[in-house]
Amino acid sequence: MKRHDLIIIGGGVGGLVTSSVAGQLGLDVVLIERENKLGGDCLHYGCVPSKTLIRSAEVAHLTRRAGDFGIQAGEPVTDLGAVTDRVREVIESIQKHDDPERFRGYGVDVRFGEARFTGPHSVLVNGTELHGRRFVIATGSRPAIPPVPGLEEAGYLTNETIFGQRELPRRLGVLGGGPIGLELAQSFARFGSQVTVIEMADRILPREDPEVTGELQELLREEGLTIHTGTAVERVSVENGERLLHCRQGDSTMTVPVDEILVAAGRKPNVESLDLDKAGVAVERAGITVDPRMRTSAKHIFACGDVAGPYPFTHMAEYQAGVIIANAVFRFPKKVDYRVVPWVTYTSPELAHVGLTERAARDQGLDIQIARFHFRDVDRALAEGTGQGMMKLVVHKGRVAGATILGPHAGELIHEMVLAMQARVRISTIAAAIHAYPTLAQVHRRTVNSVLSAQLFAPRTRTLVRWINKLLP
Ligand SMILES: Cc1cc2nc3c(=O)[nH]c(=O)nc-3n(C[C@H](O)[C@H](O)[C@H](O)COP(=O)(O)OP(=O)(O)OC[C@H]3O[C@@H](n4cnc5c(N)ncnc54)[C@H](O)[C@@H]3O)c2cc1C
Ligand SMILES: NC(=O)c1ccc[n+]([C@@H]2O[C@H](COP(=O)([O-])OP(=O)(O)OC[C@H]3O[C@@H](n4cnc5c(N)ncnc54)[C@H](O)[C@@H]3O)[C@@H](O)[C@H]2O)c1
Repeated sequence: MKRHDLIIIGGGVGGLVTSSVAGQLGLDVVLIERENKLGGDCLHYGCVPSKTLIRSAEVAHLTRRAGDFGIQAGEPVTDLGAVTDRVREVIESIQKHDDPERFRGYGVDVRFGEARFTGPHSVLVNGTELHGRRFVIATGSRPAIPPVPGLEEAGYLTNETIFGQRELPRRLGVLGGGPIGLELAQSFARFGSQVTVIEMADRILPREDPEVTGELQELLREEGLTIHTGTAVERVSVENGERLLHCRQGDSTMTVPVDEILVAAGRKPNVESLDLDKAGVAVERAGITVDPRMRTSAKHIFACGDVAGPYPFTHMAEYQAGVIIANAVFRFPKKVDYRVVPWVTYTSPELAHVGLTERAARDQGLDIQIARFHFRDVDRALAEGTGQGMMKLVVHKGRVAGATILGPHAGELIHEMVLAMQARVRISTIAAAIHAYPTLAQVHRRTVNSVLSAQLFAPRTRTLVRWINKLLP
């Protein structure tokens, strides 16, 4: 009986990173993917289509705002079919990197079919039983559909279907004010749909700092989105061809008529088809349980990415895959370190975050300083017409403990703070670094200086400066 070194289930980012590295290192690797293409959610139904769509929406928005820049242009007309074609083209050009032949060239045996465990060391795919010494489960997640009466009958879109739409809905109802809901809600509003977001929690993006989500919510409202927070959809009905969202907000009720519904109410791990009990792999509601070395309850089986959590991002699946390579291939006992994890919500303006929020730091009892700086005081942002938002910094013992940026290109800007945290750089070093003028990156120095200037201009320093200047010629 042939025993492969490593059998990897799932051809998304987690599975692709582990299989390409293990294959190139000479291990006997099998990669199993149930769709007929590699790339997973990120490439086909997630990051890539959403960011491509967002770019088209931005063009529509800029066209609408052209007058603000002294350029005459009419109201933009969205051809959603053409937008969808562009999304497809971008996916196809990136898909070339995920060509199965490329992986076969690394020595990986790529198989298409659904895998399920038949025992702790065996899986079944397309009727063939494969045996392995170690396994990686990287099967990702799918949309969680809330059990709202009438929703199934009314029909709805998810991230798996929305990027194939060719007709712009006149009215779009979005269930969920998380990253997926808001990125798509704003894009469709910019395309010209009337968009209503229904969020169950009392604010959008409940995991983010409330100071910046409040500002983002206001900006989205100014752009024409209707956002109902603290609101539950209790029932959906279809009357005269329109879908009606029957909602409750506290004691009051309302009905929102829409043409399409987008469900973006969270994710569910893809575990059901795996027969994990046959392999002795424990699973909870949030996903497969893993230890800090990404090992499941069966120590020769690893899991990474959305199926394991706790952070459902592409860069996290890639990071965790690296930890699995260390443990399963190099046999080095490496553990995950989640202290410096950035993430970005690609609304406009973008919202980027790393490390502790103010609330989390205070809950930990840390003696922190908070620094803020607004993009309305960043010259480049004004020149660009993007002076909304702010940077908020959590400083602990002279170092960055966390940062949140709501502003233009926040997803790019956050990485100076990522590096500062990773390298444990003092904020005085950030202040000392020359930042080119006029860049948006000046926001870092200016935010940090707002803490340091309090020390610089403190009475003690002023007295010292007076004495030095009296004593020295
Ligand atoms: C709309 C949207 C936008 C997003 N935007 C971003 C973003 O901007 N930035 C970011 O970092 N993250 C983003 N994400 C999240 C990101 O897509 C995921 O975190 C990432 O794809 C997780 O990678 P993965 O390898 O864990 O799973 P996936 O990429 O989902 O891959 C899992 C693969 O396993 C396969 N599979 C499942 N079960 C089986 C089985 N039994 N046998 C064989 N194969 C199986 C699936 O077909 C799939 O191809 C977004 C997600 C969505 C939905
Ligand atoms: N830019 C990015 O990195 C990016 C983009 C999209 C998605 N993602 C990842 O994918 C994950 C899933 O995104 P998501 O937005 O679907 O999930 P989410 O869990 O982040 O947000 C879902 C939102 O829906 C709300 N909700 C849940 N049930 C509801 C209901 N019945 N009615 C109304 N509101 C309801 C929740 O309160 C929550 O705010 C995210 O956690 C994120 O990490 C990342």
